[in-house]
Amino acid sequence: MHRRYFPEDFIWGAATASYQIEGAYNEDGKGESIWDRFSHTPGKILNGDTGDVACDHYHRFREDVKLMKELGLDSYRFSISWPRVLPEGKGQVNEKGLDFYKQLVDQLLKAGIDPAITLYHWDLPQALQEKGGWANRDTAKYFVEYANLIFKELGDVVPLWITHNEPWVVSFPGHAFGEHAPGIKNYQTALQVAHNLLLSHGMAVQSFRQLGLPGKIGITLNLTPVYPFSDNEADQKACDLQDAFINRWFLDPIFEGSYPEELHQIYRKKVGEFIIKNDDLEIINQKIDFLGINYYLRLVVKHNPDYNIFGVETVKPEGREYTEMGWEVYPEGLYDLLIRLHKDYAPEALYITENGAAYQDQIDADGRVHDQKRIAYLKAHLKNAHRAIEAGVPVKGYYIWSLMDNFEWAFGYSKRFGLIYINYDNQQRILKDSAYWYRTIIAKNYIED
Ligand SMILES: OC[C@@H]1[C@@H](O)[C@H](O)[C@@H](O)c2[nH]c(CCc3ccccc3)c[n+]21
Repeated sequence: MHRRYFPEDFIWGAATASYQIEGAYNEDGKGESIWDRFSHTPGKILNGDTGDVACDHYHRFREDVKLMKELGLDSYRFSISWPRVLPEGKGQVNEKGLDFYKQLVDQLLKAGIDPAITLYHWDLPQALQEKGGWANRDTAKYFVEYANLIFKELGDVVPLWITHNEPWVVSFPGHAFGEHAPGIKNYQTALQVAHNLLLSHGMAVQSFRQLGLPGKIGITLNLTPVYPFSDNEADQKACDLQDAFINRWFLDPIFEGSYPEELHQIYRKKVGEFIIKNDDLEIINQKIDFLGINYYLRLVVKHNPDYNIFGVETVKPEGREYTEMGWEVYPEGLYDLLIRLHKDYAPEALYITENGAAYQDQIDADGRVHDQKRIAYLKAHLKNAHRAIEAGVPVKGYYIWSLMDNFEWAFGYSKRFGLIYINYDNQQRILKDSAYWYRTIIAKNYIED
């Protein structure tokens, strides 16, 4: 068996997000979020599930940090619920909410685990949504005020900061397709939201620099390599458009200070304008210390003039494996993506801030969860991350999505991504076989293939 050793200082982590695990949705002064509002709206979430209780992490965080320590994690990526610390989104601070995060960080540091904080993982204060939410440019300003509050409270002990999680998902599923909170279906609004999110990212990075904090700051994007169904020109063109739609629309402003011109023209013609102010792109194009990548799948596309405004249809290749989300298992796509990012954008450092899979997990007669498919998925992706590192790509760490089963947005609790199984009837935590497997990988710092 060939041993693939990872760099000595490689960071082994796991990730979660506030709305998906915390619960206590209206406790200790927390304000309403747009996901509280969305999940309480009939018909939005499978089985009428909500994040009201979720994994009850708000009350059980000490037990959960003990489990992270048992796994030997180097780092734990989590997000802060903006309305838990600023119930109205701005102004009055909720000290009990802030205190929760200070205690969580304190428990992590005591356990020898580096906190990695995502400032925004989709749970906008509802009070700000009432003022237009991310479609309102002022929200960028309120985001920086919120970020500064957290920077000042935790900036000297937290080494890794992520401004936003997946602005593409916030923009399009949230404001064009209506599948995510706030459930808007307006493409032009989605483009303005994408821009204001990027602007808020750049402004927060500037503020982080001005505070002279010791940590590193970046952004996490869902990046999906796109492949043409055939090598005919129309399919290749469709592939380039889909790549611009998902990947370059965010990568180009952040790393080059400009939007992809061809796609911008299509949007001007078929969707309409969105407001860009004079030095916005200069602000967005702030140097970042790392790029966070959420990788799950690839897309295969073909040209179909009737399909959507791009004339691009995604296809499902035959004979491939798919996860419970219907996403193709394509580990080579992680290698291809990392090589492309290194070549085209050359980020100073890269973290895989999410990678994982939902499979049908159940507790067997022996009380264990034998999630062999998840182990195979994770191992195959780690192998490809390792190939990229050997090719010179500066991948510094890997965070599994997710530490524990949790609220999977519109799918509710029906999809399980965790290394730790959650029994929602009694909040019992059960380490799946993949958790024990990951513990040995972390301990040995190599995989065998
Ligand atoms: O779906 C699993 C996880 C979510 O639970 C996380 O909150 C979120 O950060 C997250 N993003 C993705 C990728 C979403 C995506 C799929 C396909 C195409 C574009 C984006 C998968 N996940």
